[in-house]
Amino acid sequence: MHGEFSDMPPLLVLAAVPAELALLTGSLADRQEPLHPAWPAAVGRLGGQRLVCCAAGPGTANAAGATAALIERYRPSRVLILGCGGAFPGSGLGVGDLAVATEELFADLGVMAPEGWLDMADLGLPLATVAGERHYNRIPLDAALAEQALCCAGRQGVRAAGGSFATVAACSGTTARGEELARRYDVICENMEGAAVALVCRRYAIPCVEIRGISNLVEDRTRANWDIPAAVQVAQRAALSLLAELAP
Ligand SMILES: O=C(O)c1cccc(C(=O)CC[C@H]2O[C@@H](n3cnc4c(=O)[nH]cnc43)[C@H](O)[C@@H]2O)c1
Repeated sequence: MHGEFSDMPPLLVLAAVPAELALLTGSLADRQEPLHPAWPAAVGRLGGQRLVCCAAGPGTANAAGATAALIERYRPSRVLILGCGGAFPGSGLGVGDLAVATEELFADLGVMAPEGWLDMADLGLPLATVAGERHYNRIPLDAALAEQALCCAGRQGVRAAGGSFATVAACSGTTARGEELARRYDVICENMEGAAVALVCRRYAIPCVEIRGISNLVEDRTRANWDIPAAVQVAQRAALSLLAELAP
């Protein structure tokens, strides 16, 4: 490891599965895999900065655990969430397009009551209070980084959109459920981790950006229509372009 890089705060890149990081980890110079009992990460240099890359596993429990543990260990300056996701009806996105989050939502955290859906604000239960601000289901992301990611995608000629993302525990396997969530929260992309990473970053006051390639539409479950390889490629190519811009 070059001395000048070992002192620099790294950028933490989090994904659910290794395929969502393969292009990035394959591009790392001086790559090391320091032992960690729970969250093994690939550490190395890319375009003049240090990256810590971890495939933490699917779902919010893995995402929150890895984010907190790796922030404590590496003290990153920024966090990048990378992966694939489903495009909601009305988002205008298709398979192989790119989505950038302007905010994240815990979209199925609350109570399905006889009178209808009650979210965390209805229950009076903030997930976190940071600098006096209560965060219920909606978690902010870094606006400037999101804008920069969208500009990078535009320059690459990739079809991309920015908007709110929905993180769910129960994926929407029907068009009706997708329409319900899109109507309720005006979301463009469904995933299973983003809000958890965003919440932990908010608690640590670390800027966070989320980029997902669209692997599928949120519709009646049809696995034959999915393209995960195209989605992970488009997300990582956009990430590489953003990382090049962020290089010191
Ligand atoms: O088999 C299914 O019906 C099914 C439905 C949703 C997701 C999966 C996955 O295996 C992917 C999980 C993985 O990818 C992200 N992802 C991609 N598309 C979606 C989606 O439409 N809804 C929620 N998550 C999605 C997610 O972040 C996971 O990491 C299978």
